[in-house]
Amino acid sequence: MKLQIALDLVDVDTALAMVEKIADIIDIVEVGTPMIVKDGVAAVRAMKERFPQVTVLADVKIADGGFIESGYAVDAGADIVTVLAIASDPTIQGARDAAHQAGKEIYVDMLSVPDVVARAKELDAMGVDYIGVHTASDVQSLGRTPYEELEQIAKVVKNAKVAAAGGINLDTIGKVKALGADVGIVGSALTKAPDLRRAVESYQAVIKGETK
Ligand SMILES: O=C(CO)[C@H](O)[C@H](O)COP(=O)(O)O
Repeated sequence: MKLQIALDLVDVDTALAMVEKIADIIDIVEVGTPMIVKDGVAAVRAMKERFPQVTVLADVKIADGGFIESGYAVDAGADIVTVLAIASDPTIQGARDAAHQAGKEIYVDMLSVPDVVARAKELDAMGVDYIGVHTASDVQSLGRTPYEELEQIAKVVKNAKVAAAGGINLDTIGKVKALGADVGIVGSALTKAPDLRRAVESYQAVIKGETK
């Protein structure tokens, strides 16, 4: 399983300084939606220019205009672009096509999908690269988690890689792997860690089975 750090609620310079500490031990760096809303895809461009060897995900969460918006993200240097599963099929297909034409990948975020199993099957048939369950930060305080949905979609997705996000921490990253995720996404539990490099090392040790 790969480890993705979600860089939310930080400015570009802070994000670059954080990645400087972990570029050699993190698998995927997510330029988070708040940063992109604030600074545009310039935030993605800054990340990729500074760390060309790192896989950069642009969390643009496309809802419409799939081909155009996905194209903006890949032009800025994104290796992976996100689109919402609740968007229309033509939007998702357009976002997929723009990413694939550039040799990049498309990630579909299942945020607020009512029937994740049915939608995951449809998305898998569309040839997307990642399908990720996601408990929104605004509902995590209600006690919601992504684990049950992860378990459900991991059983039915045959082609795409499966991911999970939303409140994942060091106590639960092992469960995310055990439930079948190809990518575990960790935001605030990492970005708020007092020693980011040591924290990423701890997560990677659990993922590699060196510690529990
Ligand atoms: O995409 C996101 C919010 O839309 C976050 O990046 C994702 O939820 C992970 O963050 P956290 O681990 O803090 O929940």
